[in-house]
Amino acid sequence: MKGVNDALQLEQVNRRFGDRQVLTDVTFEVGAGRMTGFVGANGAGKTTTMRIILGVLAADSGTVSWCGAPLTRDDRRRVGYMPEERGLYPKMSVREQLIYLGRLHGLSADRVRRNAADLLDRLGLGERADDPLQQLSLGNQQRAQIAAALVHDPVLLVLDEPFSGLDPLAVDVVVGVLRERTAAGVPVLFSSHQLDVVERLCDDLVIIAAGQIRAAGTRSELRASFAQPRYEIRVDGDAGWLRDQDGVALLDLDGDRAVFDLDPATDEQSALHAALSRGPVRAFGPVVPSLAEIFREVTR
Ligand SMILES: Nc1ncnc2c1ncn2[C@@H]1O[C@H](COP(=O)(O)OP(=O)(O)OP(=O)(O)O)[C@@H](O)[C@H]1O
Repeated sequence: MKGVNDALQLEQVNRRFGDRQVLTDVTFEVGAGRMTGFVGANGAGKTTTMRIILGVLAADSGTVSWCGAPLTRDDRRRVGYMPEERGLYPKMSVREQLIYLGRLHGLSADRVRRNAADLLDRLGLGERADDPLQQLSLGNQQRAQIAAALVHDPVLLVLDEPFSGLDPLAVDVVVGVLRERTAAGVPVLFSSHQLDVVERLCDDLVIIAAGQIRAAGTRSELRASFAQPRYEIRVDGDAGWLRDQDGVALLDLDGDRAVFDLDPATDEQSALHAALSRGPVRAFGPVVPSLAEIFREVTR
C-alpha cells in the first residue's frame, strides 16, 4: 500500500480555462520527507496545480502520481489539504471541527481526540479550543486551518499559503509541526509569497511563472546553478582601487567593503592576491544568490 516515504509526481500537467492556457506541461516531484516550496507570482498557477493534485479540479492532460501510480480517490482521502479558500465553519469550535474532520477521515474517536488535543496544544490554541472559530484572531484561525489539514495523520500534505497572516513566532511553531511530519517521511508541498520564509525552511523549490515550471531542485542546487562568479571583500581602508583592477567589474562599493564580478579568465585567488598586496584582507568569499534573486531571474 502506498504511504509515507513515497514521492508525489506531476508529469506534463496541462489545464485551460476557456481559451486561456493556465498550466503548460507542469512537471515536478515532491520527494518523501521533503519540504517543497512552491513559489510564483499572483496568477502563476500554484492554486490550480494544487487543486489538480487534490482532484478538486481535473487536468486536461498529464498525470499526478504517487509511488509511481496515479493518485486515486482513496489516496486523496489520506492527503492533508489546506485550500486557498480555507474551509472551516465559523460558528463551530475548533476542537469540534477537528474531531468532526478526523472522524470523517475514518479515525477512531479516541485517536482523533488525542490528535486534536495534541495539535491544539502544539499550535498554541489550547486555551481557545472550545471557542467558535469566528471569535479567534486571524492568525489563530490560520493555525486552526493548519490543524485541520493535519488531524487525520495525512501521508501527504498540500498546503496553499499556510504561512500567510502568521507572525514570525507562529511561523516557527507551524514549521516545527510540519518538520515532524517530514521527519516521518511525509512529502510536503506548500505555496508561499514569503520568499524569506521559503528560503529558510524548504528543502526543495519549485518556481512557476505563467503556468510553466521555470526552475526546480534542491535549494542548494538552485543556488549553485544560479551563482555568478561574484565575490564580496572587506579590506582595511578604501576598496576603491578595485575599480581599476583587471578582470573585475565592481558592483557595489561602500568604503572598505566591495561586491564585484570576475570575468571568466580571472580566478578569485588572483583577485585575493591583488588585494593582499595592498594590505590586510578582513573577509573574502563568494556571494550566494538569494531565493529572491533567483526568483527574479527566472520569472522575468
Ligand atoms: N475557475 C477559474 N476560471 C477561470 N480562470 C481561472 C480559474 N481559476 C484560476 N483561473 C486563472 O488561472 C490562473 C492561475 O490562477 P491560480 O489561482 O492558480 O494562481 P496562483 O499562482 O495560485 O495565484 P495567487 O498567488 O494569486 O494565489 C489565473 O490567471 C487565474 O485567473
